Amino acid sequence: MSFARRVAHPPLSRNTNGNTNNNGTAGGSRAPSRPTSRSNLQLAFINAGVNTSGQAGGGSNSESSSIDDAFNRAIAPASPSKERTRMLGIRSDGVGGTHFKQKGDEESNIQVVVRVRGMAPGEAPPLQPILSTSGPHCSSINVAMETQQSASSVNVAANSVQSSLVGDGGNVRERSYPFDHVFGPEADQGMVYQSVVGPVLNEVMNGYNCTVFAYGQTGTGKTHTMEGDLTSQLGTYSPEAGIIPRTLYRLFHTLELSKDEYSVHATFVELYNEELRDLLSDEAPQPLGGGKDSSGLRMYEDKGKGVNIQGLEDIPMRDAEHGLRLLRKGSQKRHIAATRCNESSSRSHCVFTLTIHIKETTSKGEDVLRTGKLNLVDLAGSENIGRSGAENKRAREAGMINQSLLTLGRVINALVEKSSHIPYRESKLTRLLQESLGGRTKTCIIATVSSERSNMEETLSTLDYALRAKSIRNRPEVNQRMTRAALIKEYVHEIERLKGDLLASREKKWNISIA
Ligand SMILES: Nc1ncnc2c1ncn2[C@@H]1O[C@H](COP(=O)(O)OP(=O)(O)OP(=O)(O)O)[C@@H](O)[C@H]1O
Repeated sequence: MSFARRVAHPPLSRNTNGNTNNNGTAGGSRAPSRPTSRSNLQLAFINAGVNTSGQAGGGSNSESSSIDDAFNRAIAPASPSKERTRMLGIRSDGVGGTHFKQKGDEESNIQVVVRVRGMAPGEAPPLQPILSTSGPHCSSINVAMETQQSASSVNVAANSVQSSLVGDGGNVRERSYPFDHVFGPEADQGMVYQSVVGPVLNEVMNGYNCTVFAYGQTGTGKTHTMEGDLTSQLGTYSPEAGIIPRTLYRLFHTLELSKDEYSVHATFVELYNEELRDLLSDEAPQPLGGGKDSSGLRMYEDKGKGVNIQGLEDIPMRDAEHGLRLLRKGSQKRHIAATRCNESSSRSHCVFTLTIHIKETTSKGEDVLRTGKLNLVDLAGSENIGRSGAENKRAREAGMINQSLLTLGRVINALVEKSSHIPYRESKLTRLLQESLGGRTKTCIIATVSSERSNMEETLSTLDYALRAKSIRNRPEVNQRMTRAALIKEYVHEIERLKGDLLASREKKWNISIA
């Protein structure tokens, strides 16, 4: 999955040992103009003397200094404030989306972990719990449920969940669910972050695209796991903060400690009733047609580079605190409603994406950019409409949610069965997750389950779903480092594409007005 819709240049930051000024301008004395109707990139090219008809060196400077300047500008300046530009600059889809295999990039199963919902402060324990823990760190959890005619039980250990169904005749049907890790209800937010995202973040900084997504029944703690408490306390995240805020703080902490120059951008998009919405945009959605959603966003397949969203704001981040503010702002705009199962139930799927560029110098002294991307996905919950009490609008939402999750299930099945056709195109959700399921991304699924007896059916269904997903094989590939020459070529190509788009839309308007 990639959300190519770039936008501003990544702000280049440097640690205190570096020479970069506070603007983030790398070694250059000219700060770039803030974009108005033109993109940062065009301005960078014009300022650097690169004409946008495709020739570098169109100004009075020598060609090499123009290119140097363009390169520095492209990775350097960025006001931390929101900047909306056309899809230019270093794209979010991993520097043009070119990947390559490096040693150790073997095909591998996606990781699947299970989290059993814990109790919120002041919340009464489940009336009829089917789970009980055997140790403080959830190395083993036993689940037992008596039914009228039969007994069934589920055992949850550190890395497996077992269920046994005792039939009327006393026959025991056992099913074992091996997972990469199981978090019992006592597992706190820090434990989940450490085990799941700690290693993933290193991969991202090494230039891979990674995805972590939460899947499960409504009310089982997906948003709690991914976002949790989004307030900041004493300059850091709250103890109840989930994966995304913790990732922001850990990421910036690590980057600041390194000697490298870097930039971090974020996008935040929701998929509500099969319509995309930019959660970081201040613009009101408008009906546009032409395959675009009311927000003006358009999902398209960039050949060999994955699925991109055109029109998405890609915001340069100053620091973790700034990132947390963006996250809060986007999160507040998300479609949420009270249902019988969850008083703040997310009615949309949403994806928060961090794109990280790190500048490195090769042994030949050439500057290149290493790019990694982390998609953090909070899916809407699967919902039994009868039990959630959803009616009218809520029921339609739930229908759409269930429909897209069903398609996700079909994609998972097709991948596991190695079908020749994978129905990614049947829903926007599966298109969004295309690179993460069976693609070049390193992926981890967090399946959330409830320990309530009344949710047994959904719990077992989630476990089945997650177990199937565990057999999916991805082929992770590192994003290609980009040299300045390649970067310039990419920009020129992008400008040509945008010119074509502009011409086509002018011609369309002209044809409409004379018709
Ligand atoms: N591990 C946990 N510990 C404490 N409270 C939790 C935990 N998991 C979830 N909760 C609480 O349960 C409630 C529902 O959780 P949440 O909204 O995260 O569920 P969800 O799976 O995202 O649901 P939906 O699909 O309806 O959006 C929230 O009040 C949340 O704080």
